[in-house]
Amino acid sequence: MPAMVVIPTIGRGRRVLVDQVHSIVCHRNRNEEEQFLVCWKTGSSTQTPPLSWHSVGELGRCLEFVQDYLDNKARLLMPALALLSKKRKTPDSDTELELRPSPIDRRFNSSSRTPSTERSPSVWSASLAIPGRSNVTASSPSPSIDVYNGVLDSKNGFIVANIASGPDIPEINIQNVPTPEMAHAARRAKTTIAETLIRAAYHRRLDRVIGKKIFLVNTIDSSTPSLRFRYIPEHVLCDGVFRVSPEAQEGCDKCSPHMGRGIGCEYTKKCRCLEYAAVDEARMDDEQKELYTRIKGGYEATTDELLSLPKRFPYYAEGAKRQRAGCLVPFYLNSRRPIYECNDNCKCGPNCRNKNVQFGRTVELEIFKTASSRGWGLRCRQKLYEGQFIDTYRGEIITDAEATRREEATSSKDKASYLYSLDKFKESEGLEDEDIYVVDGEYMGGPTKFMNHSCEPNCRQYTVSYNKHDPKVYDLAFFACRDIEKGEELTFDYLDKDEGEEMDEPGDDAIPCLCGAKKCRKWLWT
Ligand SMILES: C[S@@+](CC[C@H](N)C(=O)[O-])C[C@H]1O[C@@H](n2cnc3c(N)ncnc32)[C@H](O)[C@@H]1O
Repeated sequence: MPAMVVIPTIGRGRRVLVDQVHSIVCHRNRNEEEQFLVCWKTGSSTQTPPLSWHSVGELGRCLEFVQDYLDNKARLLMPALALLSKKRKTPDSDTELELRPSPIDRRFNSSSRTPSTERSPSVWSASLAIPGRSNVTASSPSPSIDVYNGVLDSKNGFIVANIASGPDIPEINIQNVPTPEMAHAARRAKTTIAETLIRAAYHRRLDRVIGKKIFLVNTIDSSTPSLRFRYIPEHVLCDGVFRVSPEAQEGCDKCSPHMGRGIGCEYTKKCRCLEYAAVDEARMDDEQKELYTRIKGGYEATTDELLSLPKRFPYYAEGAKRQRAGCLVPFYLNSRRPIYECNDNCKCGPNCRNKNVQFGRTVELEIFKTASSRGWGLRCRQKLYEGQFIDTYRGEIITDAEATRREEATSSKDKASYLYSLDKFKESEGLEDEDIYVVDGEYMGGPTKFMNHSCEPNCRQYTVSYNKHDPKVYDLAFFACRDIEKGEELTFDYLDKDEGEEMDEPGDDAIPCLCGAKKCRKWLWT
């Protein structure tokens, strides 16, 4: 009984089903149609996976595989082409490859890493290694590029792939696909329709994001950010990650929406959400100084004692200069002090001046392709004021062990990384490394995923907590650290070095910094 893979299709067209596709191996143009060679999954690793050509229209449900293929095209086709060029010199084989690197070649040569100061480059990229085949190498060319393993047929809305062999079934060794001829043809074949469909799919995804519109602009090349990315409004907690439940969240109970100026919380001494907020030492009297010294010496102060010390609300309240309302006050803006916002259990009401980041982004952003080999970047479509909130960095929250696993699963130092450690309270709470959670923004997150590093940045990232008793899960919020003109790229300092602080000597994994700032430290990280 020959092995068989049944590939369900959807509707009238033979739409391929995402979870049955393993990868795209090659492409070609036939009768003005862009076709891609799909490698299907099999039930077992010993079965030879079937291959079949499909028009790009049929691949609407798995465009991310087409995008993976286009992004990795140069690497996938290179070995086969190299062999072809040795055997048969053609005018456009080796010279064209060496002298004119495609955007894809450039992408592969450009450096990329994580915004976390803690972590090395990471995150697994969709592997295009075909099951049952160790590498894409070309040996004997196939008799024709039309030949593939298996027999594919459309029956009752299914594509049925017989992994069969017999005298009338031409066979090809999957180890040798793409054949040099396939690779050669692919090199010349256009992929414009596929690129257009991928771009349109990404636009549709952006249109579904809640809040102000996010735009996508690319005047540099035909690429689109990865479709393997889901826009999410808040963190997604993965296995082994726990947060203090919202019901157990303590709210402030002495505040009310209508105290004095009607701005919710008005007196720092009443707002219990500020219990652990930073003390404004400059405003302490002698008694407070004495208490504060004792606390720093290890004395466990009561909530009332902690609240008796001078604190500050993080944001300018309504009534301040129009462009300042809601912006961070200098006490927080010019420091790394964590921000404690009020929450749904507070008595201060929905319009409290101490609620901001939790309502999400209110500014229009634009993802754009940078002209300086830094991949995609982010800019704002309106003027921003110093201290204005932009958006949070969010994603899957994973354990430290899972972060390490994901880091180790990627071998390339040139791969962008999106891991960000939630280690703000590590020292103050005596947390061990393995207790720290990590945000992975590669596959899920928000537009801030595209914020690049600058040694002279215009944004800063701040810790924002809505639950003072949860030191492990909180928001990472970006604020403008100076006025930012409309259209200016939004950047932050991945290393957050203080002025004059030295960088380590660059090691093997060092990545050059391309921020172009006058005071550039030359390395993204060392
Ligand atoms: C969080 S991502 C930022 C978005 C990224 N440019 C993209 O296209 O997805 C971090 C990666 O961007 C690139 N990058 C950011 N800032 C850079 C800089 N100043 N110089 C060089 N590469 C940079 C690096 O590849 C880094 O690993």
